[in-house]
Amino acid sequence: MNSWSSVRMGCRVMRRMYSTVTSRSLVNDGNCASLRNDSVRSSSSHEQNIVKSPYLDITVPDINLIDFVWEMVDIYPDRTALVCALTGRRYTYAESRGIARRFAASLCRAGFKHGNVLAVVLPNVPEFPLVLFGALEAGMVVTTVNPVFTPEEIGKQLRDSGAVGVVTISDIYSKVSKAVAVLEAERKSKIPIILTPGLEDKAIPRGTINFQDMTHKGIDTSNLGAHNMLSPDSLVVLPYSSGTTGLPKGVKLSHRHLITNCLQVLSEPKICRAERATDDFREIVPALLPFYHIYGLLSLAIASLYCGAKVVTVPTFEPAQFISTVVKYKATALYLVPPVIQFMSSHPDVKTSDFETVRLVNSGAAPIGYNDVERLLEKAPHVEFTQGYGLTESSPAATILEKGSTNYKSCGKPIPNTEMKIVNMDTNMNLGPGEAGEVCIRGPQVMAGYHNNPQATAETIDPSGWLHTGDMGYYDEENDFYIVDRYKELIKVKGLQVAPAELEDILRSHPGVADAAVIGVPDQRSGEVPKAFIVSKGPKLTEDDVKKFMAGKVSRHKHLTGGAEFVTTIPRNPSGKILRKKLKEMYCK
Ligand SMILES: Nc1ncnc2c1ncn2[C@@H]1O[C@H](COP(=O)(O)OP(=O)(O)OP(=O)(O)O)[C@@H](O)[C@H]1O
Ligand SMILES: O=C(O)[C@H]1CSC(c2nc3ccc(O)cc3s2)=N1
Repeated sequence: MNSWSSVRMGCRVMRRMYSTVTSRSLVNDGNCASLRNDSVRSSSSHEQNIVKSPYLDITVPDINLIDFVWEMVDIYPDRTALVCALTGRRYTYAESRGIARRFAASLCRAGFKHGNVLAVVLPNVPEFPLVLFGALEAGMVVTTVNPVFTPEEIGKQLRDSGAVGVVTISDIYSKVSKAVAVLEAERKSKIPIILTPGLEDKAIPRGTINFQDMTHKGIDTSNLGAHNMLSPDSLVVLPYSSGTTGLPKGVKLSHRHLITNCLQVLSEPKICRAERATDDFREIVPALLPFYHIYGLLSLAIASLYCGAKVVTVPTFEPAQFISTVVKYKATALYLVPPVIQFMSSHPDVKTSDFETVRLVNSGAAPIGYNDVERLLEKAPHVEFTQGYGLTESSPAATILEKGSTNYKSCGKPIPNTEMKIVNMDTNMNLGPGEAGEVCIRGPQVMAGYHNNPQATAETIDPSGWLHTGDMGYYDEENDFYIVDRYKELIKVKGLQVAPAELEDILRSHPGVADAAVIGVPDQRSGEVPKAFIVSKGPKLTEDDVKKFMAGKVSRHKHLTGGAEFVTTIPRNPSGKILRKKLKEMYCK
């Protein structure tokens, strides 16, 4: 086993598919409205304890995503926009724009109509954004599907979204075609499958459409309508998220939602952000976060291309390969999730020199350990670290940590045009600083609703426009927000709430612990009690050591009364969220 193998094992889930972060830039165009007062917590109406963004409001232009995202094409047409870290396949800005437009023309010619849903089942290949923007230019809506899904899971999303076409690669064609065949039989109609170039050279299966045939230079684009036919409020993407409860649901996001969130994260000089390209500088951004997830989609496909960055697509997470990609391409901005940051900060083979060109690291999607940030900055002291918080339902960003802040436990303050509050779920009262309750978000980036599910929409967005996140959190006197845990994960010990994330953070601070997860297990006396699963660094650690360590740090009801069990790996989803249901299935039979 080489020295990367332990990381490989630990990052097994992540390796399945993934991506990283984006960049931001300076876009305040002088249209800014009023300066907001960061210490005021009451809204213009009668509600108390509303935390407004401390930043200048941004003005969102009344345009569509196509005109927005390709702004750099005319300035730097010959710069590389997209390059595949694995195959070296690359496209300049001018080529990208041309291919996307010809794809749009071919889609229209093939009979796809405005508002039709196209399912994109792709890992991070450079064609992903071209497919996305081409489909949008044709007036279609894209539902992004996790390419590691099984045929059944793919089928569910195709069915629920009403997709009438699918884009994939030959590498995963056999499972995608299984899902499509089932749906074709149900609907008694054909669902075309389009194949983009993939990860390996494979023959194009019969009966499919070749992306290259739809995008070559001979394709006539005169059938495309003017862009202003695309209304900024029409839907563009339908990513799936399970939200606070229940099954995955399609989240309806429009041109305006995505442009707004992009400008929110790029406009404010007080938050660490990517820069827009100039003659002397441009961001170089490895796209490791999956494009199918809104964090990757917004930060890597939209904000980075809007900035004129070079986006280096990374289709799977292989630790050593990822580091060599960062070094080889001289990456400047890394958009990551906590497990990747943890690996980069702790693995001895990741060196200070590997970060030489990196100036920005953003963490999002799941809680990051304070120790991991400290260790990262010990290794790379020149790096600006920042953390964001958001949800698919908020396009996704709602908060970002301020530039220069060392308050790494916090995910920062509301971004421009965003209000937040903490609500007591029993009394529905807004809470003040230091009091934990449900995090609520209001702003122009909040989704239009769930697809075909008015009930779930009404349960999530209240009549005053507040998005109820299902996350437990609080803010401090500085209006910095902290995410404690998700309500659906909380353990109820004698009726008291215990947040697994708090105990996991403590366990991971033990020098003998490589990784940890906590779940609630049934208990006769207390109803439920916390139980820990530990991946230890060496053989010396015992269950008793772990229990005593915890008992020395937290109040009685949070002790590991359910025990501590040693395991080889903690099941996680690609963004680092612990798969507690899976953990229970694996170990609590
Ligand atoms: N900086 C952060 N710190 C802690 N938690 C975060 C942070 N950023 C995001 N999250 C968590 O991620 C959630 C949003 O994730 P996402 O929109 O991907 O949906 P999801 O509910 O995880 O989807 P699914 O359950 O389908 O995987 C938030 O509600 C929050 O719990
Ligand atoms: O989807 C999420 O879970 C989150 C959590 S944080 C987040 C984002 N953070 C940034 C930071 C910069 C940027 O350009 C885009 C995003 S999306 N998305």
